[in-house]
Amino acid sequence: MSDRASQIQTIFNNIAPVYDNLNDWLSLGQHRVWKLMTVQWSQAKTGDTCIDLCCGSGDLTQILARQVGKTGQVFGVDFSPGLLAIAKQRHQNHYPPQNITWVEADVLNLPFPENYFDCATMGYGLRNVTDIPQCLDSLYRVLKPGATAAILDFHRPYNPWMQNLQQWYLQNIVVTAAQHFNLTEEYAYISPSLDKFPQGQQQVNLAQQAGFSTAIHYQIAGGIMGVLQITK
Ligand SMILES: C/C(=C\Cc1cc(O)c2ccccc2c1O)CCC[C@H](C)CCC[C@H](C)CCCC(C)C
Ligand SMILES: C[S@@+](CC[C@H](N)C(=O)[O-])C[C@H]1O[C@@H](n2cnc3c(N)ncnc32)[C@H](O)[C@@H]1O
Repeated sequence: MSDRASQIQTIFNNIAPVYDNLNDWLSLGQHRVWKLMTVQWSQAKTGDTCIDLCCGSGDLTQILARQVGKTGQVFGVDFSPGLLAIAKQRHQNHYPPQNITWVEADVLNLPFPENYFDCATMGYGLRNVTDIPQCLDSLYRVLKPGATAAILDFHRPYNPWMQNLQQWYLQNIVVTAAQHFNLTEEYAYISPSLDKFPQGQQQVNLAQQAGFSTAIHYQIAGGIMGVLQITK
């Protein structure tokens, strides 16, 4: 693994104990709605075999598992042992039981056969991987022809007012909240990572270059978030 990838892994291991609570507070619970929308856009259906890339503490994975039902199967993949431990614990306590397998792996080299999955989701992962084209190639390989993936992440709004507001919120509210947990640097990383992240149309272009036959980017929450929907 590259030095950059291990730095990212360390960030997520460090924030694991507070990650879920801070997401609820900072988004006023909205991240749950955005994750529900992502599962809808992935077109997951009963009985499907699906993958949730960069699953973290596993809340999107669980929404996906609910959608595919007990005849379906979901794999949650992440390289942070800290967040995966929380995902496993939450899964163990879930009733009714859900058909989820947790896999500690790098999404740039997914350890699954070609053409294996009916659908995929990814929440706040694509901006954090060290090589977006490689991640899209890796995802493309494991999806069945015709399968759809939905990728949720932050997005820089085109409206300058919204952009300033988003920047202010990330630099002041988010970082100030994180200071209380000694996680200033970890949360201060979100804003520069978003500056480097491709905008909607650029994401569409990258998906097409990876071979996806259709790619649409939807802006949500006033353009501060986005979902890239891609079909193999
Ligand atoms: C779901 C959220 C964060 C996920 C997340 C993603 C990352 O890449 C991280 C990297 C490093 C550390 C932590 C994370 C991380 O937690 C929470 C999203 C909260 C947002 C700041 C969205 C806030 C929306 C508000 C409801 C409305 C604010 C409007 C704004 C002023 C335009
Ligand atoms: C912001 S968290 C998102 C977690 C969860 N999907 C969510 O929506 O809350 C980003 C996740 O991406 C994971 N990640 C980043 N790069 C990765 C890689 N190359 N392979 C596997 N996981 C990776 C991190 O460990 C972290 O759990």
